[in-house]
Amino acid sequence: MSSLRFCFTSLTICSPRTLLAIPPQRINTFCCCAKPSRQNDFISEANALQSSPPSASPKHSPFFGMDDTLVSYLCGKKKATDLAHMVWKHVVQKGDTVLDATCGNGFDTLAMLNLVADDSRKGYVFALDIQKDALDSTSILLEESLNLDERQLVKLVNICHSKMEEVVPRNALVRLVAFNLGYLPGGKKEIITRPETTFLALEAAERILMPGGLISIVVYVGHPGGREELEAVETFAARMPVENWICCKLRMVNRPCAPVPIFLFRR
Ligand SMILES: C[S@@+](CC[C@H](N)C(=O)[O-])C[C@H]1O[C@@H](n2cnc3c(N)ncnc32)[C@H](O)[C@@H]1O
Repeated sequence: MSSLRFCFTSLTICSPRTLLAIPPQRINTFCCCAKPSRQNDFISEANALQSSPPSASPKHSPFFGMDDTLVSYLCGKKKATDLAHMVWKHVVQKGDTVLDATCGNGFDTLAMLNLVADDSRKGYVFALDIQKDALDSTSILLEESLNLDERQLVKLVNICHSKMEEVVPRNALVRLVAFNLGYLPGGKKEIITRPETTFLALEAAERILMPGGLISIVVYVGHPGGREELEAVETFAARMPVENWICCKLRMVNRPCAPVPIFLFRR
């Protein structure tokens, strides 16, 4: 990782107490701005001052084995959506139930289906979008890419993601809820995800997610309303109890318009 240090500018030095005023989920991003040696001191001191979050051996953490993935994203070799797909791969298992909260052109839905489908036919993908055009586009991609049996493992639903609980059976254990926010590429740019409904959808996702599951969000900040939506997602993530959730945001400090991947792991 040392070769990556050039990515981080030495911007902000603050005391551990100031760090404590920041929600724990934001400390990682924040500390990317500090010089590494001081950064470590601050993190240790801040950790000592606050009650320690439950620790797990690295092998049992959702980050185990993801070093290369993170490095290729930080070096610019992978996009935010590629990173999200790679993180899903570490969490999702064959036979799982997962939900694509913004299916758009279907690339995420297809990636999810490939993760959950096997001969057991237990895996299932719910894919939601408010635009009929998006569902049609997803449907075409799935028809081109999957066989008939695999296509039956995907349910496309024309509904707002804040209502996902109307779609998923009450007793279903959902391993992944994924959001790829913003507008439909190639579609109408005025139809975008909105902070209010995104927030409600995140609350619904929190309710349906199983322990060991993941809420994955890619937030776009380059269009009007994008930054407000990022704030809404951060507000949601920041209040997640540290005992039950590991929440992180990967923001490139010197690329302010780059999409922001945010991962909320339920312990
Ligand atoms: C960036 S695109 C998604 C890209 C998609 N995941 C893919 O792989 O192609 C965002 C999508 O969110 C949809 N959307 C906007 N508001 C929504 C809402 N409240 N509920 C569900 N989908 C919504 C848009 O119609 C658009 O298709």
